Amino acid sequence: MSKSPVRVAVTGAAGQIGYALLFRIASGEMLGKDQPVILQLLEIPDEKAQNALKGVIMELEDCAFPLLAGVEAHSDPMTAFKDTDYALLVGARPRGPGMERADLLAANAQIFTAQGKALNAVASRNVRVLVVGNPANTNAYIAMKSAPDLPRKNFTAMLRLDHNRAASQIAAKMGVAVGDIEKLAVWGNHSPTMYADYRFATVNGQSVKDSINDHDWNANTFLPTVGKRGAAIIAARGLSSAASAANAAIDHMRDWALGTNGKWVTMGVPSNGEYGIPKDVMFGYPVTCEGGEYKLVEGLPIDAFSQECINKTLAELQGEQDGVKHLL
Ligand SMILES: NC(=O)C1=CN([C@@H]2O[C@H](COP(=O)(O)OP(=O)(O)OC[C@H]3O[C@@H](n4cnc5c(N)ncnc54)[C@H](O)[C@@H]3O)[C@@H](O)[C@H]2O)C=CC1
Ligand SMILES: O=C([O-])CC(=O)C(=O)O
Repeated sequence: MSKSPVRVAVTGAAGQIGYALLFRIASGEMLGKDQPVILQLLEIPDEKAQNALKGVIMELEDCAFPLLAGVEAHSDPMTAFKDTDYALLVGARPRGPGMERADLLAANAQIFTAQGKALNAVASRNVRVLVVGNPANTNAYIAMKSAPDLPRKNFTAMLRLDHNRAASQIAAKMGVAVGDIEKLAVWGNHSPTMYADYRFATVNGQSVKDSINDHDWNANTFLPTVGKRGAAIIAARGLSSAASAANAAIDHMRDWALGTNGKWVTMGVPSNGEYGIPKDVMFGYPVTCEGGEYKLVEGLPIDAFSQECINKTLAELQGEQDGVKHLL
């Protein structure tokens, strides 16, 4: 018997990530090739944005995706999020050349308070939320805090792009296939302070750390390259990463919904105190997924260098959280 459609809300649907994302959701790459979807697309109530959204919808229609059971255009989160099972919160103000994420905090806090409240009011009681719009961790924290009737654990932030970037750098350094890398972790904030940690990683059972055996490369090449990759792409393209961000969003949601078969992936999730991170901080952790739920990988040893990196990214996140306290 064919499955009944699920509702997927996407905000910022006429933006550049939206354009790289929607067609893949509609083709079944996110929730499976047997899962029909209804897209509930949100854009700002502005004529240009709504017109652009109309154009994107025309193209979605013209793809004749068998799994696309409906597409709706919205300008109000209260209708866009109605009964939604999945919500990808992409819409936000993107960072331009020279801007840091902190500059975006205030502008975006308003957006995510309103959207959290709308999810709380009208979404499915088990809606799974992924925040992509930057600063992603803090925006996810704001949305979670604005939705007290929904499960905290269902609010997540996107660290998967950092995870994929780290995997790709390691594969290039070692001359191995990126798909063979297991047990990679990215801790903390989606920002240059993130800590991509390959101490536990393996390639075909062999330790990545032992193979690379170069602390200087780790601290002075690998971590800055992964951390500043977004800025490097903005400098090169004049626009922020879109296709790779959309790809990471697909990876995040697919793994959450369909499972990882024991493979570690990175998700930004609200802490319950694991690894000494205060409760509720939206922190990148290694997780595995099964049966539609994620589970933190616990009990990993944290050495002095790693602790220092984790403290730094945590301090940044707590600073961001303090900056929005008065809005919550
Ligand atoms: N977490 C991550 O790894 C990454 C996050 N990003 C972030 O994703 C966000 C989107 O990036 P792009 O698609 O490149 O930007 P974009 O500017 O091309 O598109 C954003 C869209 O969101 C819409 N929008 C703005 N406020 C909205 C609201 N309140 N409700 C609904 N729609 C709204 C805009 O009208 C625009 O169409 C940015 O914040 C960017 O920094 C980008 C790459 C990676
Ligand atoms: O850096 C940015 O503004 C976009 C982003 O989050 C990334 O590419 O990681």
